[in-house]
Amino acid sequence: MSAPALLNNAELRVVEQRFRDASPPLMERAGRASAVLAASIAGERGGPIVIVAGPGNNGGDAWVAAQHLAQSFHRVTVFDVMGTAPRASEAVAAKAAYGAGGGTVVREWPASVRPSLVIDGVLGIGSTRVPEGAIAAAIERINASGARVLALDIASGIDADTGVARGAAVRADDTLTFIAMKPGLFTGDGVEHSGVVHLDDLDLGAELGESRGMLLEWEAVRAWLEPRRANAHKGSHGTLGILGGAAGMTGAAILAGRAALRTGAGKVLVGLYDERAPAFDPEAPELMLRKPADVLDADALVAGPGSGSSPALATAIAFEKPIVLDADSLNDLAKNAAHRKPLKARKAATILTPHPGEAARLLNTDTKAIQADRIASALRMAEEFNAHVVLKGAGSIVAHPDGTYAINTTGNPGLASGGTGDALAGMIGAMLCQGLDAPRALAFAVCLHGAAADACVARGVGPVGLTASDVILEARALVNSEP
Ligand SMILES: NC(=O)C1=CN([C@@H]2O[C@H](COP(=O)(O)OP(=O)(O)OC[C@H]3O[C@@H](n4cnc5c(N)ncnc54)[C@H](OP(=O)(O)O)[C@@H]3O)[C@@H](O)[C@H]2O)[C@@H](O)CC1
Ligand SMILES: Nc1ncnc2c1ncn2[C@@H]1O[C@H](COP(=O)(O)OP(=O)(O)O)[C@@H](O)[C@H]1O
Ligand SMILES: [K+]
Repeated sequence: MSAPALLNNAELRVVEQRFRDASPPLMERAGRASAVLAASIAGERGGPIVIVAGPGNNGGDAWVAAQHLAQSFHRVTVFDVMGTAPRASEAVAAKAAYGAGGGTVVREWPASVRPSLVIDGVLGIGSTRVPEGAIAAAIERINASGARVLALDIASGIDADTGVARGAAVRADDTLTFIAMKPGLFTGDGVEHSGVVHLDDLDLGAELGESRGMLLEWEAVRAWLEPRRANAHKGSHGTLGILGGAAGMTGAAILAGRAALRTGAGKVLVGLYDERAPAFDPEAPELMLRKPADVLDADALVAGPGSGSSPALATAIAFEKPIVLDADSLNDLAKNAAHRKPLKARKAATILTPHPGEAARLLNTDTKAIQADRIASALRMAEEFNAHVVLKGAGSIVAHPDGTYAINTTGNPGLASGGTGDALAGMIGAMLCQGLDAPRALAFAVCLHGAAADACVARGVGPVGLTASDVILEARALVNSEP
């Protein structure tokens, strides 16, 4: 199973140009695919369909869908938001055919219709400004309809490149996206607004070529971790060192350690900065709790969980094998410019795991600016620190110094609780120990961590009250499960 490619607006425009004379035209294909999916959704429930058509080519798709749905005897009402003529000739033809067949067109929200399905064809990937006037009002009406909503290409009002809702934005139950997946469907506000995403590649899939972005889906990623060999021994799966756990924060380092053990690290040494730290972890006595100087005989190092103002960062930078910098080590890196040069010069891989607040400190900006373009922010950190980076939060972005990136599709708001980030850091360390290279170890762990949270929620453990410890145990079950 290969990972779906992500194309941004500029890349899609190139495709659109390449196939502008395609037969049948792309809009005809998109509108027909929309009608097929809409019919299958509406068919489950019966009842009328309201199609909301905007002024651009997204509206064009909606007109083509309306024509096909009406021809197949669905009860259709088109709400023509701006009342202007469609730009594309195939949309003009579809609108005419729909009208000639007696199709209903209204210029106000059809309040008397109780739709079983509303199709959102107001704005697509061409929308570049805050929705206003009749467009904004139409978006609000769609959201207030109470009906199931199918968005065409992307929920209107969501930026296809960044996932940001600029103002009013449709909340879709389903989105049928065309040609390729778009980043904005899967990160930021897009996560909340897209619903279930369906892809119709308009039969171009094989012709799209390489892209800089891809989606992380557990079913594809899980195969990266080789099954255990019958002759494996504890040395086969590496030793992870962890630096953290200053006074009052020992739990953070211990959670990272438990996560690493339970997702497959051979041995885990936890170096705690708290002088009065416990001698062992009664829940995971396999963890070797030591002084920080005594955990460096390891294959990989995680630094930062609860490390406070300790020298964890400097120790990690000097470590000659792969490192994961999390939490306090990231804050230390942001504060002390002297660390940047040696970090960038490291020969072994560096992984950074900032949440948006930490990212803002690393890039000397604010959280709002980070969230306004999560992909660009993650790529900038990857470049500036010569590191593999995960920018955490809904739709985590994994970015690499070579300019490629991925968006994670797993995880849920249950993860928004203290300690889940520590668990993630430990899982990344465990994957490094088990022989995945840094980009794969990072992407695998991010996807696993979210998939474990999803599996917890699927059995009623969370989202409310989901803990990092629940996620860790579920992650163990997942790495051992069959596809
Ligand atoms: N790529 C492809 O190959 C294919 C693309 N296809 C489809 O085309 C879609 C892209 O179409 P698109 O480029 O015409 O732009 P679209 O998203 O309809 O919206 C822009 C329009 O809205 C207007 N508008 C914007 N904001 C506004 C506001 N706040 N308030 C008021 N008006 C506002 C804006 O006006 P402007 O800002 O220019 O004044 C412009 O007129 C794409 O998502 C897919 O569905 C498919 O057919 C398959 C092949
Ligand atoms: N709404 C959400 N949807 C998906 N994942 C989330 C969401 N909120 C938080 N997460 C994930 O939870 C983890 C939180 O990490 P972090 O903020 O470092 O927490 P902590 O410092 O408490 O351990 C990250 O992996 C993040 O991606
Ligand atoms: K739309």
